[in-house]
Amino acid sequence: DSGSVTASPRQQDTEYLCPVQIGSPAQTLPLDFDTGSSDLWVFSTDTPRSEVNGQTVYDASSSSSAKRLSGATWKISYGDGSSSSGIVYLDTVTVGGLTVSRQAVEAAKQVSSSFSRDTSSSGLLGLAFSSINTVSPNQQKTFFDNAMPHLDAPLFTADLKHNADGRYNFGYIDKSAYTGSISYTPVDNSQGFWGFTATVDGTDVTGIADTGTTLIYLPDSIVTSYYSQVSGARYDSSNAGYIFPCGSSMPDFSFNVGGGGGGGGTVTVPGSYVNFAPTDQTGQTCFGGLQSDSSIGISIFGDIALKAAFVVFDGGNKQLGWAAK
Ligand SMILES: O=C(NC1CCCCC1)N[C@H]1[C@H](O)[C@@H](N2CCCCC2)[C@@H]2OC[C@H]1O2
Repeated sequence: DSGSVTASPRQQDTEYLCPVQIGSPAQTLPLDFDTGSSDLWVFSTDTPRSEVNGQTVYDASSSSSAKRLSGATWKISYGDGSSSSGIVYLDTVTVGGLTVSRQAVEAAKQVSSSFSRDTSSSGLLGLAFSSINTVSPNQQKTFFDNAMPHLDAPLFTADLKHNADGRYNFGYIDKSAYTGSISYTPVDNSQGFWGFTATVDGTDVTGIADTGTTLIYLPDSIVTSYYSQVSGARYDSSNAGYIFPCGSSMPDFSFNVGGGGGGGGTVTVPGSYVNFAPTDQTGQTCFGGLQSDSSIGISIFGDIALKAAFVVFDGGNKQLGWAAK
């Protein structure tokens, strides 16, 4: 089997949403595919009306294939301080033509304000490792884990784009989607993430590939060195990050992956991607797409990096492949 689904950017590439069919007859919800978490959760008829703000909701009672997972609950909190929790159904889930018949669909009974405010997203589809799924007492598998044995190849690829529709493919590598060769590097999934090591200016950086995080968060030394090249750039405590004049031309940001014998491959993030967004309506000052990881405790290669590459999440061989495009 295989699947292929469009990933549409929202609000200046802040997130990427994909249509997912749930239940019988199909209910289509736009979900944020998140390689940094492992719960498939949705706004639902169980979500308080006061917390629903235009989102499409899942109604298990109108799906003939939905079965309540008796006694199961879930509760998740994310690095940005957002959170959600609720109950669990098993139902049929289809992504880009790829169907999993008994997928844990986690219906929200509570969502935090940032989710309520995000009118375009009906929830998340977690694509990290099932070891960090939050369903209790019996942990559930991700969509990818459930699909993997049926896939032509045990992998999925992410091809996110700046201000344009990209694509997630499951079970195959589309050779027309990238240029040159794919450089592979081992994955450390001991924390449940797609962990890997890249080299930036000769310095090894161990981080995670996270489609659910908008920006890149790297060690202070690397970030400070990058912004030292931009006149007027500074760390601004009120914005909690590096800012600079919006008219600045930003240097490209490159990192090397798979640097073994073969020299590996280089991913180059165009400077324009690092000029992420204005800090206010005046458009004078802009917020950087590259920020420090010092308040996080882990380095994160988020959408700013991922949209500069074609990325293979290889679950069978536990490796990450990176290619230019
Ligand atoms: O919390 C993180 N990442 C952390 C960012 C700070 C540094 C540590 C990692 N990712 C979340 C992301 O922010 C959410 N957000 C919703 C609104 C639109 C933008 C996306 C979305 O929900 C959960 C996940 O994806």
